[in-house]
Amino acid sequence: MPSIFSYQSAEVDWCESNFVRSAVIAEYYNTISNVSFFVLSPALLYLNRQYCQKKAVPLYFVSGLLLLVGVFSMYFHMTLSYVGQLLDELSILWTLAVAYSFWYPQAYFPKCIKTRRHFFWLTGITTVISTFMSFIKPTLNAYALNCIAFHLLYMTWKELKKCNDRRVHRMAAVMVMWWVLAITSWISDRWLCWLWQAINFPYFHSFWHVLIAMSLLYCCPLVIYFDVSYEMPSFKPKLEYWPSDSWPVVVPYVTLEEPHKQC
Ligand SMILES: CCCCCCCC/C=C\CCCCCCCC(=O)N[C@@H](CO)[C@H](O)/C=C/CCCCCCCCCCCCC
Ligand SMILES: [Ca+2]
Ligand SMILES: [Zn+2]
Repeated sequence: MPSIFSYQSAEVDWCESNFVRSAVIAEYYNTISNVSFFVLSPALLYLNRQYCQKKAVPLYFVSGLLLLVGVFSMYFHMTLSYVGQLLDELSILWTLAVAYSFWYPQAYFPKCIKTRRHFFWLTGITTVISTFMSFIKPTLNAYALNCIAFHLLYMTWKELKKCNDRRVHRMAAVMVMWWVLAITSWISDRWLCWLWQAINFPYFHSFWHVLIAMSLLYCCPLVIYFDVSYEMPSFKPKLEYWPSDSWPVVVPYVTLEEPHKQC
Protein backbone atom coordinates (compact mmCIF):
# COMPACT_ATOMS: atom_id res chain seq x y z
CA MET A 1 0.00 0.00 0.00
CA PRO A 2 1.54 3.37 -0.98
CA SER A 3 2.40 5.85 1.80
CA ILE A 4 0.30 9.01 2.04
CA PHE A 5 3.53 10.92 1.32
CA SER A 6 4.45 8.99 -1.81
CA TYR A 7 4.43 10.50 -5.28
CA GLN A 8 1.04 10.27 -7.06
CA SER A 9 -0.85 9.00 -3.99
CA ALA A 10 -3.33 11.93 -4.24
CA GLU A 11 -6.92 11.39 -5.41
CA VAL A 12 -6.53 14.01 -8.14
CA ASP A 13 -4.08 14.38 -10.98
CA TRP A 14 -4.23 17.61 -13.00
CA CYS A 15 -4.16 17.73 -16.77
CA GLU A 16 -0.46 18.59 -17.18
CA SER A 17 1.53 15.42 -17.97
CA ASN A 18 3.68 14.16 -15.11
CA PHE A 19 7.51 14.12 -14.98
CA VAL A 20 7.90 15.55 -18.49
CA ARG A 21 10.25 18.44 -17.67
CA SER A 22 11.82 17.07 -14.49
CA ALA A 23 12.37 13.71 -12.80
CA VAL A 24 11.53 15.09 -9.33
CA ILE A 25 8.75 17.58 -10.13
CA ALA A 26 5.56 15.80 -11.23
CA GLU A 27 3.78 18.82 -12.74
CA TYR A 28 6.43 21.39 -13.61
CA TYR A 29 4.34 24.38 -14.74
CA ASN A 30 1.65 23.79 -12.10
CA THR A 31 4.44 23.88 -9.50
CA ILE A 32 6.31 26.98 -10.63
CA SER A 33 3.14 29.02 -11.31
CA ASN A 34 2.62 29.16 -7.53
CA VAL A 35 5.33 31.83 -7.50
CA SER A 36 2.37 34.21 -7.99
CA PHE A 37 1.51 33.72 -4.29
CA PHE A 38 5.06 34.70 -3.30
CA VAL A 39 4.55 37.97 -5.19
CA LEU A 40 0.96 38.51 -3.99
CA SER A 41 1.67 38.44 -0.23
CA PRO A 42 4.45 41.05 -0.06
CA ALA A 43 2.62 43.20 -2.63
CA LEU A 44 -0.51 43.31 -0.44
CA LEU A 45 1.55 44.16 2.64
CA TYR A 46 3.63 46.82 0.90
CA LEU A 47 0.83 48.59 -0.95
CA ASN A 48 -1.63 48.60 1.95
CA ARG A 49 1.01 49.59 4.51
CA GLN A 50 -0.98 52.56 5.79
CA TYR A 51 -3.83 50.20 6.78
CA CYS A 52 -1.25 47.81 8.25
CA GLN A 53 0.16 50.57 10.47
CA LYS A 54 -3.28 51.15 11.99
CA LYS A 55 -4.45 47.54 12.04
CA ALA A 56 -1.58 45.11 11.50
CA VAL A 57 -2.88 41.69 12.56
CA PRO A 58 -5.49 40.84 9.84
CA LEU A 59 -3.35 41.60 6.79
CA TYR A 60 -0.19 40.05 8.32
CA PHE A 61 -2.12 36.86 9.10
CA VAL A 62 -3.86 36.64 5.72
CA SER A 63 -0.68 37.39 3.71
CA GLY A 64 1.31 34.89 5.78
CA LEU A 65 -1.32 32.23 5.15
CA LEU A 66 -1.44 33.03 1.41
CA LEU A 67 2.32 32.43 1.36
CA LEU A 68 1.71 29.07 3.03
CA VAL A 69 -0.97 28.27 0.42
CA GLY A 70 1.72 28.87 -2.24
CA VAL A 71 4.23 26.61 -0.45
CA PHE A 72 1.75 23.74 0.06
CA SER A 73 0.39 24.07 -3.47
CA MET A 74 3.97 23.82 -4.80
CA TYR A 75 4.56 20.72 -2.67
CA PHE A 76 1.29 19.20 -3.90
CA HIS A 77 1.99 19.68 -7.62
CA MET A 78 5.60 18.60 -7.16
CA THR A 79 4.64 15.27 -5.54
CA LEU A 80 0.90 14.79 -6.27
CA SER A 81 0.83 13.13 -2.84
CA TYR A 82 -2.24 12.63 -0.65
CA VAL A 83 -0.66 14.73 2.12
CA GLY A 84 0.17 17.45 -0.44
CA GLN A 85 -3.45 17.56 -1.64
CA LEU A 86 -4.82 17.88 1.91
CA LEU A 87 -2.24 20.52 2.90
CA ASP A 88 -3.11 22.51 -0.23
CA GLU A 89 -6.87 22.35 0.47
CA LEU A 90 -6.70 22.83 4.23
CA SER A 91 -4.40 25.85 3.95
CA ILE A 92 -6.98 27.48 1.63
CA LEU A 93 -9.79 26.62 4.07
CA TRP A 94 -7.90 28.15 7.03
CA THR A 95 -6.90 31.25 5.05
CA LEU A 96 -10.53 31.85 4.15
CA ALA A 97 -11.56 31.22 7.77
CA VAL A 98 -9.04 33.74 9.10
CA ALA A 99 -10.00 36.33 6.45
CA TYR A 100 -13.70 35.90 7.28
CA SER A 101 -13.05 36.11 11.05
CA PHE A 102 -11.25 39.43 10.72
CA TRP A 103 -13.08 41.08 7.86
CA TYR A 104 -16.63 39.76 7.62
CA PRO A 105 -18.79 42.88 8.18
CA GLN A 106 -20.67 42.87 11.51
CA ALA A 107 -23.81 43.96 9.61
CA TYR A 108 -23.96 40.47 8.07
CA PHE A 109 -23.41 38.46 11.27
CA PRO A 110 -26.16 35.90 11.97
CA LYS A 111 -28.74 37.27 14.43
CA CYS A 112 -27.53 35.09 17.32
CA ILE A 113 -23.95 36.48 17.00
CA LYS A 114 -23.53 39.79 18.81
CA THR A 115 -19.78 40.44 18.81
CA ARG A 116 -16.74 39.71 16.61
CA ARG A 117 -15.40 37.56 19.44
CA HIS A 118 -18.46 35.29 19.11
CA PHE A 119 -18.02 35.30 15.33
CA PHE A 120 -14.40 34.13 15.81
CA TRP A 121 -15.72 31.15 17.79
CA LEU A 122 -18.37 30.38 15.16
CA THR A 123 -15.83 30.44 12.31
CA GLY A 124 -13.29 28.49 14.40
CA ILE A 125 -15.73 25.67 15.25
CA THR A 126 -17.08 25.51 11.67
CA THR A 127 -13.53 25.34 10.29
CA VAL A 128 -12.42 22.60 12.72
CA ILE A 129 -15.48 20.49 11.77
CA SER A 130 -14.84 21.16 8.04
CA THR A 131 -11.19 20.15 8.53
CA PHE A 132 -12.25 16.71 9.84
CA MET A 133 -14.88 16.35 7.10
CA SER A 134 -12.33 17.14 4.40
CA PHE A 135 -10.73 13.70 4.95
CA ILE A 136 -13.96 11.94 3.91
CA LYS A 137 -13.78 12.70 0.18
CA PRO A 138 -10.82 14.99 -0.62
CA THR A 139 -11.82 15.29 -4.30
CA LEU A 140 -14.91 17.24 -3.27
CA ASN A 141 -13.00 19.74 -1.10
CA ALA A 142 -11.85 21.91 -4.00
CA TYR A 143 -15.44 22.17 -5.31
CA ALA A 144 -16.69 23.18 -1.85
CA LEU A 145 -13.92 25.80 -1.55
CA ASN A 146 -14.73 27.23 -4.96
CA CYS A 147 -18.36 27.71 -3.86
CA ILE A 148 -17.17 30.23 -1.23
CA ALA A 149 -16.34 32.59 -4.09
CA PHE A 150 -20.09 32.80 -4.82
CA HIS A 151 -20.72 34.00 -1.28
CA LEU A 152 -17.99 36.64 -1.75
CA LEU A 153 -19.63 37.71 -5.00
CA TYR A 154 -23.00 38.04 -3.27
CA MET A 155 -21.51 40.17 -0.47
CA THR A 156 -19.65 42.35 -2.96
CA TRP A 157 -22.89 42.94 -4.88
CA LYS A 158 -24.73 43.89 -1.65
CA GLU A 159 -21.97 46.32 -0.66
CA LEU A 160 -21.79 47.91 -4.11
CA LYS A 161 -25.51 48.70 -3.98
CA LYS A 162 -24.74 50.98 -1.01
CA CYS A 163 -21.61 52.58 -2.47
CA ASN A 164 -21.39 55.14 -5.26
CA ASP A 165 -17.61 55.52 -5.48
CA ARG A 166 -16.82 54.77 -9.15
CA ARG A 167 -13.35 53.50 -8.29
CA VAL A 168 -14.79 50.85 -5.98
CA HIS A 169 -17.20 49.67 -8.69
CA ARG A 170 -14.38 49.55 -11.22
CA MET A 171 -12.16 47.56 -8.88
CA ALA A 172 -14.95 45.05 -8.13
CA ALA A 173 -15.56 44.63 -11.87
CA VAL A 174 -11.88 43.90 -12.52
CA MET A 175 -11.79 41.45 -9.58
CA VAL A 176 -14.78 39.57 -11.01
CA MET A 177 -13.19 39.54 -14.47
CA TRP A 178 -9.99 37.89 -13.10
CA TRP A 179 -12.06 35.43 -11.08
CA VAL A 180 -14.20 34.43 -14.11
CA LEU A 181 -11.02 33.79 -16.11
CA ALA A 182 -9.55 31.85 -13.15
CA ILE A 183 -12.55 29.61 -12.51
CA THR A 184 -12.95 28.96 -16.26
CA SER A 185 -9.33 27.77 -16.36
CA TRP A 186 -9.81 25.59 -13.25
CA ILE A 187 -12.98 23.95 -14.61
CA SER A 188 -11.61 23.43 -18.10
CA ASP A 189 -8.47 21.77 -16.70
CA ARG A 190 -10.70 19.45 -14.60
CA TRP A 191 -13.38 18.64 -17.16
CA LEU A 192 -11.90 19.14 -20.63
CA CYS A 193 -8.49 17.58 -20.11
CA TRP A 194 -9.00 15.17 -23.05
CA LEU A 195 -9.35 18.20 -25.33
CA TRP A 196 -6.25 20.03 -24.04
CA GLN A 197 -4.18 16.87 -24.24
CA ALA A 198 -5.37 16.32 -27.81
CA ILE A 199 -4.06 19.75 -28.80
CA ASN A 200 -0.99 19.33 -26.57
CA PHE A 201 -1.80 22.32 -24.32
CA PRO A 202 -2.64 20.96 -20.83
CA TYR A 203 -1.60 24.07 -18.88
CA PHE A 204 -4.88 25.61 -17.70
CA HIS A 205 -4.33 24.77 -14.02
CA SER A 206 -1.14 26.85 -14.00
CA PHE A 207 -3.14 29.75 -15.51
CA TRP A 208 -5.62 29.29 -12.66
CA HIS A 209 -2.81 29.85 -10.08
CA VAL A 210 -1.82 33.15 -11.69
CA LEU A 211 -5.39 34.34 -12.35
CA ILE A 212 -6.72 33.57 -8.86
CA ALA A 213 -3.72 35.43 -7.39
CA MET A 214 -4.65 38.39 -9.65
CA SER A 215 -8.26 38.34 -8.42
CA LEU A 216 -7.03 38.26 -4.81
CA LEU A 217 -4.86 41.28 -5.56
CA TYR A 218 -8.14 43.14 -6.19
CA CYS A 219 -10.30 41.28 -3.66
CA CYS A 220 -8.13 42.07 -0.60
CA PRO A 221 -8.04 45.87 -1.07
CA LEU A 222 -11.80 45.80 -1.68
CA VAL A 223 -12.35 43.95 1.60
CA ILE A 224 -9.95 46.33 3.38
CA TYR A 225 -11.86 49.29 1.92
CA PHE A 226 -15.12 48.05 3.44
CA ASP A 227 -13.38 47.15 6.72
CA VAL A 228 -12.13 50.74 7.08
CA SER A 229 -15.57 52.14 6.23
CA TYR A 230 -17.29 49.95 8.81
CA GLU A 231 -14.77 49.48 11.60
CA MET A 232 -12.48 52.52 11.50
CA PRO A 233 -14.95 55.42 11.49
CA SER A 234 -12.27 58.04 12.14
CA PHE A 235 -10.78 57.37 8.67
CA LYS A 236 -12.08 57.63 5.14
CA PRO A 237 -10.74 54.85 2.88
CA LYS A 238 -9.47 55.92 -0.55
CA LEU A 239 -8.59 53.66 -3.44
CA GLU A 240 -5.34 54.41 -5.23
CA TYR A 241 -3.68 52.63 -8.12
CA TRP A 242 -0.07 51.51 -8.38
CA PRO A 243 2.06 52.60 -10.23
CA SER A 244 -0.31 55.44 -11.20
CA ASP A 245 -3.88 56.12 -12.33
CA SER A 246 -2.93 56.63 -15.96
CA TRP A 247 -1.29 53.22 -16.52
CA PRO A 248 -3.32 50.68 -18.50
CA VAL A 249 -2.59 47.87 -16.01
CA VAL A 250 -2.79 48.90 -12.36
CA VAL A 251 -2.82 47.35 -8.90
CA PRO A 252 -5.27 48.86 -6.40
CA TYR A 253 -4.52 49.64 -2.77
CA VAL A 254 -6.15 51.48 0.09
CA THR A 255 -5.00 54.68 1.76
CA LEU A 256 -6.62 56.27 4.81
CA GLU A 257 -7.78 59.86 4.96
CA GLU A 258 -9.09 61.87 7.91
CA PRO A 259 -11.83 62.76 8.68
CA HIS A 260 -14.31 60.05 7.67
CA LYS A 261 -17.09 60.91 5.24
CA GLN A 262 -19.80 58.49 4.17
CA CYS A 263 -18.98 56.37 1.06
C1 LIG B 1 -14.65 38.75 4.19
C2 LIG B 1 -13.95 37.72 3.41
C3 LIG B 1 -12.64 38.08 2.84
C4 LIG B 1 -12.07 37.04 1.91
C5 LIG B 1 -10.69 37.33 1.48
C6 LIG B 1 -10.16 36.33 0.53
C7 LIG B 1 -9.14 35.41 1.13
C8 LIG B 1 -8.74 34.35 0.14
C9 LIG B 1 -8.13 33.19 0.76
C10 LIG B 1 -7.65 32.12 0.11
C11 LIG B 1 -7.78 31.87 -1.33
C12 LIG B 1 -6.61 31.12 -1.89
C13 LIG B 1 -6.94 30.42 -3.17
C14 LIG B 1 -5.69 29.95 -3.85
C15 LIG B 1 -5.72 28.56 -4.32
C16 LIG B 1 -4.32 28.09 -4.76
C17 LIG B 1 -4.04 26.66 -4.56
C18 LIG B 1 -4.71 25.79 -5.60
O1 LIG B 1 -4.69 26.09 -6.77
N1 LIG B 1 -5.30 24.69 -5.21
C19 LIG B 1 -5.96 23.80 -6.13
C20 LIG B 1 -5.18 22.52 -6.29
O2 LIG B 1 -3.88 22.81 -6.61
C21 LIG B 1 -7.35 23.48 -5.66
O3 LIG B 1 -7.95 22.62 -6.56
C22 LIG B 1 -8.16 24.74 -5.61
C23 LIG B 1 -9.22 24.82 -4.85
C24 LIG B 1 -10.20 25.95 -4.91
C25 LIG B 1 -9.86 27.09 -4.04
C26 LIG B 1 -10.90 28.15 -4.15
C27 LIG B 1 -10.68 29.28 -3.23
C28 LIG B 1 -11.73 30.34 -3.34
C29 LIG B 1 -11.09 31.66 -3.23
C30 LIG B 1 -11.99 32.79 -3.43
C31 LIG B 1 -11.28 33.90 -4.09
C32 LIG B 1 -12.13 35.06 -4.28
C33 LIG B 1 -11.76 35.92 -5.41
C34 LIG B 1 -12.81 36.84 -5.83
C35 LIG B 1 -14.17 36.27 -5.91
C36 LIG B 1 -15.15 37.03 -6.62
CA1 LIG C 1 -0.86 15.46 -14.16
ZN1 LIG D 1 -2.99 23.97 -8.02
